[in-house]
Amino acid sequence: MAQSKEERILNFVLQNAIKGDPQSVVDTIDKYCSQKEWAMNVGDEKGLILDKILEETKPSALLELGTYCGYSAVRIARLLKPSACLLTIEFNPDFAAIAKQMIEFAGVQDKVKILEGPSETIIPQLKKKHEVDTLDFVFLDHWKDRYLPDTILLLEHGLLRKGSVILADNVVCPGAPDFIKYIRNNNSFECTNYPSHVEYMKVKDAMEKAVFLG
Ligand SMILES: O=C(NCCCCc1cc2cnccc2s1)c1cc(-c2ccc(F)cc2)cc(O)c1O
Ligand SMILES: [Mg+2]
Repeated sequence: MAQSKEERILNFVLQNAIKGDPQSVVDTIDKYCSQKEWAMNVGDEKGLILDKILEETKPSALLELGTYCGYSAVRIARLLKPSACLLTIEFNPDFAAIAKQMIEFAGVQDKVKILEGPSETIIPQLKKKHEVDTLDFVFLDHWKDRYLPDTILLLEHGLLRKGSVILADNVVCPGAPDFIKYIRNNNSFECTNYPSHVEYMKVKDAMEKAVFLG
């Protein structure tokens, strides 16, 4: 069976990164995806914006929508305190299997839990099935037309509290116009835009931070 791009990325990490060193896993994926095959990781440029917002927020309970190969899960987990926990939802079982191996190789498996399935099914289960109280940080990086409905789901299920931070990737390219229109016009959110570029490209992109005011 021919290897998938995601398998090639994982194998490159297994052969070139340092086991148990999340920074080397992040750097190795960036090297492969900038030099060999483009892939939809948040990447090094937007990754630095993500790092800075995480260091400011110091979250304990985190949710990521869109795991893919686990690049941002490893990038996030490497900055978390030992007691913190990142739940990451992935729709595609093949990607989830790759991400699991990536996260274990990086040595951050104790801080990351992969949940497989569609976000609209899993979000309503987070409190009862996954023992979540409220979320300190949410990273939106899944289907761009799910950013708005899933943000509303998070609100409806009482998963956000005063000060919860939502960070959305790709609000310029591919874009999430309905999410941006809603969140910037909702007085319960304080929004900040972070201009950047599509990972490994010169194409303009941006991330949007929205702090829930309660
Ligand atoms: O589509 C993107 N990411 C979403 C994959 C969604 C799969 C999932 C759905 C789903 C549903 N429920 C739960 C979990 C999940 S995961 C994406 C695309 C580009 C891009 C592509 C072409 C291009 F020319 C320029 C940019 C860049 C990016 O950074 C991206 O993130
Ligand atoms: Mg993205």
